[in-house]
Amino acid sequence: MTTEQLTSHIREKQSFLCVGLDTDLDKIPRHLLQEEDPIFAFNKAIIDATRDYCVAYKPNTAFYEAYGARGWQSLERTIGYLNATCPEHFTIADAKRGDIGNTSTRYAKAFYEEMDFDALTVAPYMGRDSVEPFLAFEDKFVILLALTSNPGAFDFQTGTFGGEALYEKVLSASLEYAGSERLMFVVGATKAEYLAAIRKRVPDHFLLIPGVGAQGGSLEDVCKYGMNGQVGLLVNSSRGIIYAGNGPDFAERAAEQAASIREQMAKILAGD
Ligand SMILES: O=c1ccn([C@@H]2O[C@H](COP(=O)(O)O)[C@@H](O)[C@H]2O)c(=O)[nH]1
Repeated sequence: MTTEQLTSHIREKQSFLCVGLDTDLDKIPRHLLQEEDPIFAFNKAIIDATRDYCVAYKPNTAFYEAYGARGWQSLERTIGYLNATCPEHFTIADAKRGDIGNTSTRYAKAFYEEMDFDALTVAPYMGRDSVEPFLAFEDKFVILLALTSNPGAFDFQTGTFGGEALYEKVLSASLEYAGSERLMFVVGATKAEYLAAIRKRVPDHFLLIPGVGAQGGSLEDVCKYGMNGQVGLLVNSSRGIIYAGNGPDFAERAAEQAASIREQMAKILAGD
């Protein structure tokens, strides 16, 4: 997928919602536990119910890796289902990878080739040679952690490094990487007050914004400070959507939540 295709999908849907598939066997409705693959059964129902209201899906791989080989199979089934039934949706593996070059290439092969995700979250800590191998995969995106939504973001990311905050250094340095036109950046919705300055540094790149819903970030503030002329945002909500209900109607409850966020987004895009 290209940035232009993602932007035109956002315009068409009037939504820049990313639904997070953080599927936890302790939280899904009990009746699904009888299914052969309860995680996939849950995800399939959520995808079918929410696809009209969102433009992206983001499984966080921790929720799959936690179940070993079975969980990995559920993740493979989920990305297979997404690519087969809604290929226009942008798919993000939230795995926060990054290592020495040859290892990064193997991670990239796993998520971009074996599973065919559009994008992967990557930690920038190991520097240029750990990120560029991901960017070498054509038509695939790297979503680099810049300023994360958690309280611990203030431990290192806002500390200064050569006159800049570390997250600012991540933004400016990574724009020099080969393939940087396929970079996106993670900025937490809980850090919306930083977004205007971040936009000045990266006016054209997409920002993936987790932290609305369960973590308390404000969609209005994120849009006010983080949008660019092309929208340029993917706003993620995981628990707030997928666990909106816990009974037989869980997928309808999730759809209602996703529809309500999409409605707010459509109003914002219309300038209301
Ligand atoms: O800074 C970050 C980076 C990633 N995440 C991930 O996004 C979702 C958020 O889930 P909610 O249930 O909507 O809070 C989850 O997968 C996180 O690991 C983040 O929250 N913040």
